[in-house]
Amino acid sequence: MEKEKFEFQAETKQLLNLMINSIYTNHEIFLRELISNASDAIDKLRFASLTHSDLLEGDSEFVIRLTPDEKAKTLTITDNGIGMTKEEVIKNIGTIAQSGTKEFLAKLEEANKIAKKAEEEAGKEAKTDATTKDLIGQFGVGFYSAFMVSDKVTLITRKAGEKEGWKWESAADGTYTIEPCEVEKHGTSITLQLGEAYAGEGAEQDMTSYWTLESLVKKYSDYIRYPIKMEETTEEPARNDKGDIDDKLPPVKKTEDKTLNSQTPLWKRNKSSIKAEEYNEFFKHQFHEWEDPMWYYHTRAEGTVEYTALLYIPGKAPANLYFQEYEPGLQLFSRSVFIMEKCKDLLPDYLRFVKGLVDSPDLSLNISRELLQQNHTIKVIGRNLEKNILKQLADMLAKEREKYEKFWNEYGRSLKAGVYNSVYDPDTKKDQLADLLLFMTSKEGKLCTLKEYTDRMPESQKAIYYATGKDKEAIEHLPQMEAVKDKGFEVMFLLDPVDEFCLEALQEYAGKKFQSLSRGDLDLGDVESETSKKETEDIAKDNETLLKDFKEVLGEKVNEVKLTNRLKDSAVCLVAGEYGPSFAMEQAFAMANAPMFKAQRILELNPKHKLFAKLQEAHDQGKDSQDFKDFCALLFDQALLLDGMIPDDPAALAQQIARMMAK
Ligand SMILES: Nc1ncnc2c1ncn2[C@@H]1O[C@H](COP(=O)(O)OP(=O)(O)OP(=O)(O)O)[C@@H](O)[C@H]1O
Repeated sequence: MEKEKFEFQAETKQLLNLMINSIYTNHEIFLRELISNASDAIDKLRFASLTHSDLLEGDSEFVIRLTPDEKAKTLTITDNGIGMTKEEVIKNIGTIAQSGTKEFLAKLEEANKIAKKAEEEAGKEAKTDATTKDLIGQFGVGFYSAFMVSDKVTLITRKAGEKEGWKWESAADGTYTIEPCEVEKHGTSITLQLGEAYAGEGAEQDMTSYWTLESLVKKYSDYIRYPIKMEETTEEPARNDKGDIDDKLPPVKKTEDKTLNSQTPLWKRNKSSIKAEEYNEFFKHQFHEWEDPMWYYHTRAEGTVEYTALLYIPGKAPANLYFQEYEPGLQLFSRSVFIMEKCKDLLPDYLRFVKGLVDSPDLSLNISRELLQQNHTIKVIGRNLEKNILKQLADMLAKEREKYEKFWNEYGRSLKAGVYNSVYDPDTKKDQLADLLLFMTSKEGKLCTLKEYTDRMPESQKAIYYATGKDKEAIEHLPQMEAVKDKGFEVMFLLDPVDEFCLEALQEYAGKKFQSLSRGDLDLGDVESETSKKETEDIAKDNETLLKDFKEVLGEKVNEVKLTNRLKDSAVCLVAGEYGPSFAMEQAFAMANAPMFKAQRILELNPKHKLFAKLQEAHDQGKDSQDFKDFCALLFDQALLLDGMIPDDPAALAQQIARMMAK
């Protein structure tokens, strides 16, 4: 078969350009990336050989080998892993399938556009470089990082169990070639033709030097489970026949095969011997992450079930965390042998953001996915880990507030969803989760816990008040805030659509009920409120016909029109009925394609407002008079606007305003 030439996919070209132009400064990580790939490939073969031992072709001694060639200025990384077929080479190496990398490129483009625009506007030097570096820091680019140090990359591979081998080559000029070739052993070898700066004496970093390579392996890949080997050639002074050193004789060269890494899986080592950087490096290697985690937790248990777990919370929540395509789960091992990539039966769904691994000798290597859910060991480990994670988070909240708030901003939504889930799953640790919730409040504009809120509640306050809205400002301006603020009560701001569902599920905290400012009657629970409530009831009795006629004018738009004592300076507000969803919930349902869940709309009027007297005057002209109808419609639209909703018929609204103004 002839050599075939292919074009890289557009996105791959883009990525390659970035690599060649070496925008990213940390070039040495290419070795970690290639070693990781080699280790993954061996993992795959090791796993496949559990059921098909013939795939090993009699070679069960797994090894990753580095072969530098000083003269040729090349470095070859070889593994005896699973290898690739021609189709796999094209699919894996020629195209970018990873959604993360695509997302990276899209963001990069966007950042470049913004930077360019800013540069044009300010007439300053471009910030593009810095932005790009920041972004590259967030995403892994795997195999392509080889081009940061090489002018040409040659990959030779043969899939275990197949006869045909393949040679892939690219000088990163937008194309690559593939041709068949003889490959004796299954696996992959990647030869880098190193650039000027990376080989030979005087190089910025000589990637053909034993010392450089050894230190890079120690730094980034020490815990790789398979030996990373390299030949070391040393020179010893020659000795004469008597065994004495003789300077006149040429030195004796000695070549030894050395293993560069310690190979102990990090999680098997003693906690006290592991540095924070090692935990961080391991996280990036093992879970294909690019940034340091914000939290890690290493634990060993020796009870009825024995296990070691190493858990992490990534520094940033992935963009697709709440989408179906996101696959949560921990890696499973048994005595350091890999069983499964994503076991999602260990942790409850609300902890989907936790990454990590569990190694337990009590797990069978051949456990099937179907049986996992009922597996006793899995259940025990999962329950313990959930308990530990919640305890650790509570500790973080108590001792490292700033760190916890950062965590909350990334993952708070998951915990809220966990509380909501307690409606369906009584096993959910609702109370512990409630203690971990944070909300912005009207006091100080800071995040606060429910405990902090209830601890500082004045004696006279009977409920935990909250309001929903798109942002803090919108809530601050709600007419419903007036009376509560007047009393000096603190109000929790619910800015996320899931917030209200979460509080619904909790119902109360520390014996105090949650009370929405925009739902049902607002009982501020004090003597003053009682008196004013009575007064309002009396006025309502006197205006029974007016309220009935008002409702008639608005028709289906509202369920009820009534008087209220919850307003101070505003004339009107719209609230939802006590039972059934709130407006915010209605919107969330509509977004989730369930528009049948509608809130009851209750229009409340402030009888002490000047406009109420005007409304009475208009009503005196008759319930069918234009003035009364305009008044009703305008008050309703005002209430809608105050609640952040758009009136149905802006043209009618404009006419009504015009008629009123012309008076
Ligand atoms: N040494 C190898 N042996 C077998 N397959 C390999 C090897 N190196 C790369 N591959 C294949 O090529 C794919 C792409 O590799 P690449 O390093 O670009 O991304 P990745 O490993 O999937 O993700 P990451 O960005 O985390 O490294 C791998 O998923 C794997 O299927």
